[in-house]
Amino acid sequence: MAWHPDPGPPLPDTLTRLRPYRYPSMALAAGLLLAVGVAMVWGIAELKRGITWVDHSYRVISEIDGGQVALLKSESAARGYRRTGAAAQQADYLLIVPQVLEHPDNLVRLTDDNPEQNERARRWRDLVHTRLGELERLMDDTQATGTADEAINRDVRFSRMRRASTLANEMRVVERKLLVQRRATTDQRATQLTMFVVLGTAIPVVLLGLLLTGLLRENGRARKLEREARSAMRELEASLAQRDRLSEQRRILGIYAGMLQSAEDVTEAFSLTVETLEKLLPQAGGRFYTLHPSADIADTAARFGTEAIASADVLAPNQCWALRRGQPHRTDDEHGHIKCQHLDQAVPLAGIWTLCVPLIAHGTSLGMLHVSAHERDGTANNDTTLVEAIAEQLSLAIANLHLRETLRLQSLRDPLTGLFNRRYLEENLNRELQRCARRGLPLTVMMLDVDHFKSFNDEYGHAAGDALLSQIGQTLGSLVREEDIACRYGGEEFTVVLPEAGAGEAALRAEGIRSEIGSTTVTHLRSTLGPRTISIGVATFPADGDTPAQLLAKADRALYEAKAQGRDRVVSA
Ligand SMILES: Nc1nc2c(ncn2[C@@H]2O[C@H](COP(=O)(O)OP(=O)(O)OP(=O)(O)O)[C@@H](O)[C@H]2O)c(=O)[nH]1
Repeated sequence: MAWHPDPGPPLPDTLTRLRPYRYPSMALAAGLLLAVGVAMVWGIAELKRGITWVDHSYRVISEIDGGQVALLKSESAARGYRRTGAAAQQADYLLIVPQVLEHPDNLVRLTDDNPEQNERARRWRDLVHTRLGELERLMDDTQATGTADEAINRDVRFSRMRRASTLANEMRVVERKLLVQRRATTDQRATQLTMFVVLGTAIPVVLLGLLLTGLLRENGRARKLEREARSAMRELEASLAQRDRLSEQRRILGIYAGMLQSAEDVTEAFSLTVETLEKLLPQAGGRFYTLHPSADIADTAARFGTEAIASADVLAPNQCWALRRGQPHRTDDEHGHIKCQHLDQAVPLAGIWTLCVPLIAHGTSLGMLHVSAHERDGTANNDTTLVEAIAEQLSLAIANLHLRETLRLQSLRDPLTGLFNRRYLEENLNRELQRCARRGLPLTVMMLDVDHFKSFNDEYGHAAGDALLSQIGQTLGSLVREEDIACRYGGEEFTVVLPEAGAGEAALRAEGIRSEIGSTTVTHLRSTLGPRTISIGVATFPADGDTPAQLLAKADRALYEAKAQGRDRVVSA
């Protein structure tokens, strides 16, 4: 299954359109920010220079104002001294003179950059110096003559003072104009710088904001795609693991089915199934029940794993929903908890998966397979399918084994007498003989023949003869031990093999058989027929031979001898 990542919601139009301009936009934003930085450095330097010029104008104006005030003060002090001759006035005058001289000097120096103003400042300085000289002379005259040239001096003085004042005002006006211009220039530059900085910052901020938004969205989409890819990878891994698990289960089931075909008997079939279930369902446990022929009780035939809930060793079919209904009965958190009576009633079924599957083949109920496990995520359905498949295979195998056993027994038994047939004798006599030979034990073969059976047949009919043979077979079967082999050798002739029985014991047993069969009658067509005597020939290993053929021949010869001696007797070889 190919995985196609979800492309996510489309980007908004603006961001989509901006995508090709991402790197140019970043370069533009960086360039603008750099330009803003450079502009700010340059603009601040320019502002500083402008402020310096504004400050310069203020200083020029201040020097003009200071010079004018100092000149007026000196004038006033000089005039006061001239009128009063007070030494304090003279001292004031002398104190103010340095300032009167300093301001024009400063002004000349400050207006170095402006030739016109500088020229005015120089003229103003000259006027101030001239006026100071006049004032000093006036003060000196006052000390000598008191009122000399006062009227003349007053006119000259006023005229000079007016010129100085006019010049100072002219300079102030010019400087104020310059001040206004410089402030306007500084303001304009500050405004331009502010606008440039605002625009130069805002544009990169907007660009970077858009880029950042796009980047965040793309990051979000990338993270989402990554999450989806991881989740798809996990699903893929889980599905691959599931596929591997299923294919391994199929492989195990295939091997199981193949081996089950070759199972010799039901016990082997159960043991194969136990092994397979323990491989397929290592977490589960359970057991197999087999129904008695009476079908009223089922016994535990085999167990596997560890049961999550205990089940009874023996149960009646009506204690199990599966046996009652003839179909699987499952309980778990999804399918409900209707509990079978053979399960431990004290244990709650919550969190436990149980499954009872009837073993049915060709419409015949053979038993039941019960499984239980603690529930795990998403495994119960698959486990149920597995158990049902195994139960089906096992049912068929058990039915086949039963059929095979029936056929085998039929092929080894004589249908008329129920005894083993001659083929069975030939297959087993040699084996028993070798076993006894290995262990140094004797073995006896008896040949039995019904006396004058032909006349019985002739007298009562062939069917009556069959009935008598059948009855003799049952009697003989009841007289031998489990390890003995009683078979119909052919016609009215029987053979009994007595492993580990010596000649003495065999003679006794033969006598008992002769006596018992010799008194056996049969009811046929409401008439009691018989009894008929029998003659027995006995041969014992090792004295009479050490091969089946030799022993059978010796026994047959002894039988012939018994017949010859008058029948109804036992003759040992
Ligand atoms: N009813 C019946 N008769 C059988 C069966 N097999 C063999 N016989 C008969 O058994 C008789 C055997 O007779 P014989 O072998 O002549 O010997 P006998 O009459 O038993 O006499 P002795 O063996 O000498 O005592 C024959 O008549 C067969 O037909 C059988 O399966 N059923």
